[in-house]
Amino acid sequence: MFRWCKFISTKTNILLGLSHILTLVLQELNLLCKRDVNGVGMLYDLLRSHWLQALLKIYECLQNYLGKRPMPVTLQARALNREAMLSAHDTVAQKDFEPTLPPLPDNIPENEEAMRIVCLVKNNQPLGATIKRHEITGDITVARVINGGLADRSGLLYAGDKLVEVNGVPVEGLEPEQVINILALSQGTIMFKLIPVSDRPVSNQTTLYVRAMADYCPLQDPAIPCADAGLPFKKGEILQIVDQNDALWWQARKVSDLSACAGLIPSNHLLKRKQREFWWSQPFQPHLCLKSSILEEDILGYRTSCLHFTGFRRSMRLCRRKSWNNQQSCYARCPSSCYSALAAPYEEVVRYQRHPADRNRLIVLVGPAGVGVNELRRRLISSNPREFQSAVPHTTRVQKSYEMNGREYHYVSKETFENMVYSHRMLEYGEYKGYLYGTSVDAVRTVLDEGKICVIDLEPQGIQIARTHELKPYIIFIKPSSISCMRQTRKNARIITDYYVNMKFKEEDLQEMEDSAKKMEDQFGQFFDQVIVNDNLQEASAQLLSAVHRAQDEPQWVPAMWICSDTQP
Ligand SMILES: Nc1ncnc2c1ncn2[C@@H]1O[C@H](COP(=O)(O)OP(=O)(O)OP(=O)(O)O)[C@@H](O)[C@H]1O
Repeated sequence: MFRWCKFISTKTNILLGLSHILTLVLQELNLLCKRDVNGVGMLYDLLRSHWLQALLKIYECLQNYLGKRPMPVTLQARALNREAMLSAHDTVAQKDFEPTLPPLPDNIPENEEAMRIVCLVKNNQPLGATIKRHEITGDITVARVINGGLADRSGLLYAGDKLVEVNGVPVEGLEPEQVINILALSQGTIMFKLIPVSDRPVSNQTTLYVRAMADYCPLQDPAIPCADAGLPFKKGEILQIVDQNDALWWQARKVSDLSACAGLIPSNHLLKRKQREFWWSQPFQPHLCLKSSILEEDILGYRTSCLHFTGFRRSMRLCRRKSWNNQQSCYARCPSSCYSALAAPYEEVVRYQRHPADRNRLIVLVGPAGVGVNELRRRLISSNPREFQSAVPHTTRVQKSYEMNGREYHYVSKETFENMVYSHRMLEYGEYKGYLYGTSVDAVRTVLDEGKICVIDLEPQGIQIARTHELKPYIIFIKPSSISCMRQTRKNARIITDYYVNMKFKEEDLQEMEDSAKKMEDQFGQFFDQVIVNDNLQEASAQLLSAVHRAQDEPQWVPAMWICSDTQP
């Protein structure tokens, strides 16, 4: 060893080259190896290794680089990397880094429950979980974890977990409200000590979309387990149901805001019960339209350049109005269907896009008398009679000399008409001056079969009859603007009453229109696919045209039974 050091120290001039030095060292070592000196063999192998050779070469290159211009060192570096990395890997792999744990004590009881510490950081958002007290044991447990909420996203809390401590405070013996108080007062990190639920429910929920058929306000519902976690909704809104594990309280979010955390809504069963109680406490109140009396029938069908527009007949409109006032005909003949619609709190819906080869969807306009339903419909049809058409109504009255069967009306016998009613082929019908008038499914089908878009107006009670797999109606509610606006816009407008053909709007007509519209929305708003406020006539007409095209060309939410089964109504 002494000889080497001396040798090296005398040759430290770097210009001689480290490789050269190494060669000399190896020669020396080779001699020692032959003499079988202890440990020299290993040192000899080490110094002869390729990676050391490569390292020295790089070192030399770098020295040269410092003195001269840069030289490529890639090849040498590659050699170094591969060998060095493998060597480092082997060294690390052979080491044991596991901490040494102390042995378990012998006296642990076999039924000891595993405790878990869960820390959640609460930053101005609710925890997204509700708690309850077990009726028998008195334990405070997690009742539900709200889908998409803080607790759910953490993946650390589950329904059924038993709380032991919250922020170091033992919860045993506390009321749920007291625990909620601790949580409400906590800022930042909340620490739960809990015993995890033993059999965590496996989530096999399928997402369901429904149309709400009733309004719901959690803050006014004393039965909801946690009003703050409730999801308020209005009839007609589309909800995405994400959890139905609880028979009474489901979790849902609105499709208009799918990024929001879910909220609690009453289950189908629960809402049905609530709704039934409400329904029986609210007797049916028909809206009062203009009072009926006798009048000569008159044709109000508009004629433009020899085109006959059907379905605008005055007697038909008056008879419909009478039916609405008297709660006869349509309403009387379908109490069960109207009731069942109101009794079904949620209607399952799916996204439907009409195939271009399919028949057009029926367009149904609904609105209070005088709001402008016929004006808007007439304008739509006149804008393109090849595309839009109304359905020709049926009547039992005698055909007049200037009329043509199938143009103004389909003239049928009373017996035929009644047969059509009994076989559910009438969308709506009524009696006026001893004659029956009605709009039939056949008349609508005739228009649709011609590839046209059929546009009809119905009293709201007729909506349920029209809502079939075959017709797939798109319901547009024509809503009056405010009375003050109508005073301006309806200055020159004329209404049809039973007394006068063209009468100016009186103040009470406007008021009645507003009241009637409100009642229609209250009772049938869930069926409206679109609401158009008829303030400015041009704008309302344009909105109607685009809504009608949207109904045919864009995906819409429709009852699932229209799509899922060909045999369903
Ligand atoms: N936005 C509007 N601005 C001004 N006038 C309007 C507007 N909408 C409708 N009108 C006029 O109001 C009157 C009543 O309209 P329309 O006959 O269409 O009512 P309706 O809803 O069909 O009711 P009914 O079936 O009882 O006649 C018509 O003179 C119509 O031109």
